[in-house]
Amino acid sequence: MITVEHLTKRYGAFTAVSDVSFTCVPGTVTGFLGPNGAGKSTTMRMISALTPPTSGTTTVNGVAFRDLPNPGRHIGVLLDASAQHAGRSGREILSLSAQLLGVGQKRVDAMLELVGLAGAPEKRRVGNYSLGMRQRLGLAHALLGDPSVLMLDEPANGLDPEGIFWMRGVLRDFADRGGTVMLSSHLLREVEAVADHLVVIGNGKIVADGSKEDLLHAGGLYVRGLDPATLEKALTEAGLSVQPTRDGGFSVASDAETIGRTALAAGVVLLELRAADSGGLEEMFLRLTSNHDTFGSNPDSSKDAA
Ligand SMILES: Nc1ncnc2c1ncn2[C@@H]1O[C@H](COP(=O)(O)OP(=O)(O)OP(=O)(O)O)[C@@H](O)[C@H]1O
Repeated sequence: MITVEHLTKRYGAFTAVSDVSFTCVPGTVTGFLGPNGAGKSTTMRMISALTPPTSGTTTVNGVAFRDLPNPGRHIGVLLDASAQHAGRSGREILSLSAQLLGVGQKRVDAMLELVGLAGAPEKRRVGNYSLGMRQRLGLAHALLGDPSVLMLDEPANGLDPEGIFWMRGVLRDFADRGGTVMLSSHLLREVEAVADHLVVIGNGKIVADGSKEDLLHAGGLYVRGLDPATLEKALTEAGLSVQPTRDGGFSVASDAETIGRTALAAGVVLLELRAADSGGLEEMFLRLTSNHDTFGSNPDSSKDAA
């Protein structure tokens, strides 16, 4: 479990993270979404005690990170896959950490196997690894202490489509066995397939927080009829909120029965009536974040003010 309460980080006059609160609960994958510069990494650095907050608190399984005895046994963290010593081999890096964590070499073997680096790749220097291989090593490193919580910053960076699919499987499996997963991304599609809970951040502020289902539902239903103009008129006259989509259909904030009956009464043949698909979530994501400038241009500040 990760709990974040009223977390704020200021650099001089610039507010990178502003009064952020959310929780990531066991058995779920939380996607932490936001455009570049939204404050995702800063939040994760505060959760893992790498950056001190200006105000607010964070806990992992109810305990502040810095008070955790042997934190790697509770939370596996992957913030920067390239932060490992470039001159050491993948196996050496995991073996050294295993000693610190107090786990045996068998765990190192198992993690190398899990992430597909067992054999020749484990003996190569990390400086010669591709970014995708570093992400795999970073995941092995995060899992090494057999933690109950995983926190990963943009773990899909550098992975090929097969690697992304594989990573999703590992994270889903971890959560299905009762673990807590928090992963960040600036791409909705990347987390949509694996997350059950979404927290969206824009310009340091939380702009949406809910189950993926609820946020999808917030996109309403999608309806398309043979006579779009008559359909739109009927739905609007029924007092429903109707948003035209690019393909001649409409997003409607209502239930299927109401929309179906309204169309029937207007004599419009329906061609489609279904939950708005992820396009609705994508539009919501773009809409939610579009008003929030990226790269640190707070209206009241400049990031250079640190
Ligand atoms: N040490 C620092 N001093 C000043 N500003 C900083 C510092 N660290 C981060 N920032 C600023 O805080 C804002 C949030 O940065 P952060 O790295 O948390 O964003 P992010 O959501 O992780 O973005 P990305 O997807 O690009 O990694 C940015 O505007 C960044 O420039």
